[in-house]
Amino acid sequence: MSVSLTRYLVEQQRAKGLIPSELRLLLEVVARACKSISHAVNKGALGSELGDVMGSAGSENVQGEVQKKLDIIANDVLIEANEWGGHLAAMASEEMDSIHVVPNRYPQGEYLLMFDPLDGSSNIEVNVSIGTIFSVLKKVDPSKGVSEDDFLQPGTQQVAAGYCVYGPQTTLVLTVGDGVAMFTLDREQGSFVLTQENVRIPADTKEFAINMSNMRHWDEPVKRYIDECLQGEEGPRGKNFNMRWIASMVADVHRILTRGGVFMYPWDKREPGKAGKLRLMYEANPMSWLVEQAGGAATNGQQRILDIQPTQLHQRVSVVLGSKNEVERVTSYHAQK
Ligand SMILES: O=P(O)(O)OC[C@H]1O[C@](O)(COP(=O)(O)O)[C@@H](O)[C@@H]1O
Ligand SMILES: [Mg+2]
Ligand SMILES: [Mg+2]
Repeated sequence: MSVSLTRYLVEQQRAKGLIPSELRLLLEVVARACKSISHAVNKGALGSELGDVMGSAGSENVQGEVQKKLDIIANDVLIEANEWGGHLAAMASEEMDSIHVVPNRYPQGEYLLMFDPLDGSSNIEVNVSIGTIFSVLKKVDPSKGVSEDDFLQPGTQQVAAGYCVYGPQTTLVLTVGDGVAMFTLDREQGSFVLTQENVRIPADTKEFAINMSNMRHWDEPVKRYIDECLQGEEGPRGKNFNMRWIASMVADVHRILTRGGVFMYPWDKREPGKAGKLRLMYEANPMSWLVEQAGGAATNGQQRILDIQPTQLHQRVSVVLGSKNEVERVTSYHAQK
């Protein structure tokens, strides 16, 4: 008998006392929002009740990136769905400069939701997998009003993390601290159905993912690691490696959760003042917790990403994650630098 997302979460709540009902209800609201976004993505240029999702919105976000229409549509869907749900104090998003406090006309909850509403924006128009990434924290002091400082907690404080990938299938991947589970959207039933539990990432792999076109800008430890992979069985690694790069973090990480591999978006000299391209709070932290919960590892080259103390809502970080032994090797090369 198929197990729906709701049933899975209820069992986590009842059988294991892992998640309070408030958090379960919040995750169900996020899943419903992802279902609407998936529907719009699936319709593509045909347009949907969410409007025309293709092309640029012509505006810029706090990162200085030109926003796509779908970045904004997905952001609005998540805000609207979660605002009145009654489980949140506030939200933060890649597409919003500052936090969005839930208006007083709605019941206030004690959870904080952060999201990358549409990940892999450069792939929207070319029909390649994209997704939504989310992370949930709790307010530091429930008795006080909410502020941006409440969000600046290390990734170890997450109470839930996940992503939804909009590809040939729409798949929701989730952890509440008891391993990683995957749910596939059954479009006929209109609900997410459990398709895999206790996801495990193999410790070793022969597959790396990095944007090779940035090689000349990389730091020595990254160059050394990739060089050795490219030398294959004739080189110090004694085995051949394959390369993949989808340029949608959700899709690259989904592949790694499915069959292993190492994903890297390291610091590089193009913008030396930036720690990396990807964002700590709503890309790296949720993905790192999922990877660790599946037996993998995630560092910024120097330290465990989940231990990083955030100082800004939109801060960036260098990312090395996936199969444990490869992540440890890359990290050790940084230590030897
Ligand atoms: O275009 P590049 O340099 O390969 O970067 C691709 C990376 O940028 C991202 O698209 C950034 O995320 P957004 O699309 O949410 O801005 C990641 O999904 C992906 O891993
Ligand atoms: Mg992203
Ligand atoms: Mg995005």
